[in-house]
Amino acid sequence: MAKSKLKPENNTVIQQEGENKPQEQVENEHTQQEEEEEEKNFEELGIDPRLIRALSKKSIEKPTPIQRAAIPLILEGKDVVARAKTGSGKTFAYLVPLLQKLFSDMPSKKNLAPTAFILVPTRELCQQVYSEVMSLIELCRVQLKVVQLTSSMSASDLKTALAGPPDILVSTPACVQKSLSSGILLAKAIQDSLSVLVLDEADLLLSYGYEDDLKAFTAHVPKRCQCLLMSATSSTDVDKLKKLVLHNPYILTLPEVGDVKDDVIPKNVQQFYISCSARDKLVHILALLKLELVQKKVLIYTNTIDMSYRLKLFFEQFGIKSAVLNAELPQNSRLHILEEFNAGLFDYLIANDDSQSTATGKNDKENHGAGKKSKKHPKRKLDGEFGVVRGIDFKNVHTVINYDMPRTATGYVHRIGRTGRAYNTGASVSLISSEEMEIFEEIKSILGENDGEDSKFIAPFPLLSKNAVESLRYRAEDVARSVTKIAVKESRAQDLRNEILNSQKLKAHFQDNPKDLDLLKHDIVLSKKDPAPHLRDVPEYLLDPTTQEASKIVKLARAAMGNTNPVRRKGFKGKFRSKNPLKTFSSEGPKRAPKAGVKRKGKDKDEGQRRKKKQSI
Ligand SMILES: Nc1ncnc2c1ncn2[C@@H]1O[C@H](COP(=O)(O)OP(=O)(O)OP(=O)(O)O)[C@@H](O)[C@H]1O
Repeated sequence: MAKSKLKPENNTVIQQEGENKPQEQVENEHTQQEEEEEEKNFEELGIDPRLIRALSKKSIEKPTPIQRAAIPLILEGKDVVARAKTGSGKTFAYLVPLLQKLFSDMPSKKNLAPTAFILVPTRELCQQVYSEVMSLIELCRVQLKVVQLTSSMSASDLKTALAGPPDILVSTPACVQKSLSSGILLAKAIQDSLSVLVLDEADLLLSYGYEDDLKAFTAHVPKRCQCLLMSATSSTDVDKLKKLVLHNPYILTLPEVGDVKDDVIPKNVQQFYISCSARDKLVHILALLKLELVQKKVLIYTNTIDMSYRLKLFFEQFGIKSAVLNAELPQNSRLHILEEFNAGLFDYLIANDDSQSTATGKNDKENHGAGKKSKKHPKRKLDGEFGVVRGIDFKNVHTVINYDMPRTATGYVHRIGRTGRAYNTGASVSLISSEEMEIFEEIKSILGENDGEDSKFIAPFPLLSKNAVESLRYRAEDVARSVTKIAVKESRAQDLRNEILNSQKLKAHFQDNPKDLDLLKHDIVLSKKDPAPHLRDVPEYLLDPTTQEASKIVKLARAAMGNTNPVRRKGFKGKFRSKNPLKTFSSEGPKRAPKAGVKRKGKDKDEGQRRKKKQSI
């Protein structure tokens, strides 16, 4: 191994397959100080100035550890397996060097097939990767043709997309196989043209049922083709794929991808839990959102589609606007909901990541791969996952709430990985009922903790006091009663009708007028009943002073963070950490007694408030 080129940075372990050195030895070859000195920027990694400018326009100024490790190797033409935790920047780790290669080595005009294939497991990811490539290319002002293929495309659409041919193809393996078997893509053309193959979210590709498609496709991948395999976890499926397509690859492992303790959870996500009965979850989540005890944007996970709509209807009565995202909605709508949420058009998204509850019954790998996978790998923990969780880059999500606990520990890791991405910080709050204690213990055990022990990693949520919950109980229970099963069923059907209409009728129009998409709203009110005006705002008298203070602190923290990426403001991160309200605040109230006068005032006001509350409820 050429040591000068392969120094591990930020504890990244770099090994070439077949190399005998134990990992610890490779890790220990370099001290922390050496690593800090080696924190190269994009320029020092040899990145084209056009790409550096493009990244900078996206507020990306310095490479993440996996990017620092992978980019030079990929530029050198090596096969690479990159394993790094979720949200660590793996997409640019391969996209940036791939584009740079295509810039400097413009694909031959004689090519009859794309020069680079990027294969991903879901349509959502296809769209996401496609958008990232397109925006980089546009910002660099370089002429490269990129297309995405999805299984819903007709043969003539596929033909049109592949005519040219494009330089980069983003697709699922099933769709490539469809194009191959229908003669739209020719095996010989792939053998002659393909130079780079990327398998993104590699740990999911096989479990989504693409094994046969991949085997058929890789038979045509020429030996000289550079293969890159990106994955958030290590698994036997990744090893299988590695054997299928890579030749003597460099294996980059960020320590976070170990299989125990803090290694699996992004370190910049603070994890909290609230223990309550299943019935009380509604009043707890209402308190979290309505009293602004969590920072926006908020991504809320449920395990069933009905529960998502129940929550949406419940929130609507309190003037909280939210959108629902699930596998049942048409693809165009799903992508658009994601776009709007990422663009900040609404603050609360209720996502359902359980393929078991999608109830469409279609055998569509791109949408329902997880369902298919469960037949093949009945014991795999990823079984319950659906395409809107893994790999999807939700932008600026500050809080993930597990309204329902995920069914697997792996599901938990990936859900909370939707916040705290790259250099950002985030928090997760899990509402845990007694029926969900088993999965909570399982999650704790993957973090390396023993059964029944208090968790060192997942702390009780400190900002929500019993008083605050009780102050909202009457209203919450009253509204909850009005959100009946029939109301949920009707609004689910209504939403589906709306979205199908949006999706089909407007598709052609939006292709010509993309800006009109902004007019399409996904967070529209579904309740038939108008929300009662008195439920919109929580009157001050319902709030105890501790909760008011907690809410103020959360708002201040949010304001202090502003809209900019903290990484861009030097020294900010450290400051924020030390003042992080979630670390220092407790709903039990401040330890130090407030000044006498202040206390009296608070107490008097409190009593007055209680009197008023009695009168009004
Ligand atoms: N060097 C960087 N500095 C700051 N932000 C970055 C950097 N690189 C990537 N990002 C941002 O970090 C977020 C996460 O990146 P990305 O989606 O590539 O992560 P990932 O490792 O692929 O995660 P997952 O395994 O969940 O797919 C994205 O919003 C991306 O724009």
